[in-house]
Amino acid sequence: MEPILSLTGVSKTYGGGHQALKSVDLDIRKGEIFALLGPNGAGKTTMISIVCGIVTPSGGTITVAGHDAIRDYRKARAMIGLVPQELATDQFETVLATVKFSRRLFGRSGHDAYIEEILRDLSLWDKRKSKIMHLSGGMKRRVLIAKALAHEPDILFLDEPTAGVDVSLRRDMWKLISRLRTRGVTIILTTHYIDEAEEMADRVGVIANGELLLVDEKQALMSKLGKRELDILLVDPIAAIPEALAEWDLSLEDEGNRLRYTFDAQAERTGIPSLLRKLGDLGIAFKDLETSKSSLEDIFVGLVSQPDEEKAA
Ligand SMILES: Nc1ncnc2c1ncn2[C@@H]1O[C@H](COP(=O)(O)OP(=O)(O)OP(=O)(O)O)[C@@H](O)[C@H]1O
Repeated sequence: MEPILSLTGVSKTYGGGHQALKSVDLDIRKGEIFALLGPNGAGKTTMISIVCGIVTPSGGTITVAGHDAIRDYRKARAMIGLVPQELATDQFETVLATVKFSRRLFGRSGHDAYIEEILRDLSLWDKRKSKIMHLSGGMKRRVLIAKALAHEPDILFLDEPTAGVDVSLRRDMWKLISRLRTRGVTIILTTHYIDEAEEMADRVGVIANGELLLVDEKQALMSKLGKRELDILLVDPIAAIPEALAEWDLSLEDEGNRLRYTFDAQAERTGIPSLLRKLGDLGIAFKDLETSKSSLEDIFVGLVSQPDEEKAA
């Protein structure tokens, strides 16, 4: 199936010379929930802003349902709803007026029943006549979501949807996202939180320092995340893994000085005690044990550490 959104070789170098995106290739499937996971400054907002035509890319192409996002900007943009991180709403307008205005911006005529539905979904209906300036921070965020949905977009971008959001809004938001998905809306959200991606997404992309490091099905990612490694440091090196240890997933490292056992951390039994007993039976002595994280966790740990240039700043 043709992707609903496709990025090919998309890069961005800001005026100051900072390369925020380095040749990103990404295809988003129609109807999926895609979580873009990465630390502060990874390039998530830059990527969303490029797709939405707010930031001009330095290179690459973006197509939205076949429309080139730059040449055919209006058609491409009309398919997208964006819930930004920052509040940028006319403070003096009422909730209802601002949401209706957002719909008209995309050339859509009034559809009061639809506007009422999204305002009710977001628990904003009772506040429809309130001026934005009189709303709490949480309510203002709900208005941003209503505005993004006002023109019935096919793709919804949520930039850090749950940052600084209370539990009830988070719950409403997840419910709304599930409902939108059943209607076939494609949802792309950015987040810092692995567990948020785990809860909602069909697929996850990991971005750091402007590079898309991996894209995978959530299930596959989570099972990889669940893997742990135990390194057994031997007193004397061995030439090969003994037959008697075949039932454990072992590899021999460091010129036979290290036995590496890979196991599922979520399993009820890790098999570690029986492995260590078996080593004793075989007369294989060890001097130390080290647990290490799976490669994906290493990626996440690497992600959380700031790029060098930011450290220096
Ligand atoms: N207008 C700009 N001019 C110069 N540099 C910018 C500009 N906007 C963003 N950057 C830089 O580009 C990098 C990527 O920023 P971006 O906002 O895309 O990251 P992010 O992953 O969305 O982070 P956050 O979660 O903090 O929003 C950062 O180093 C940022 O400082």
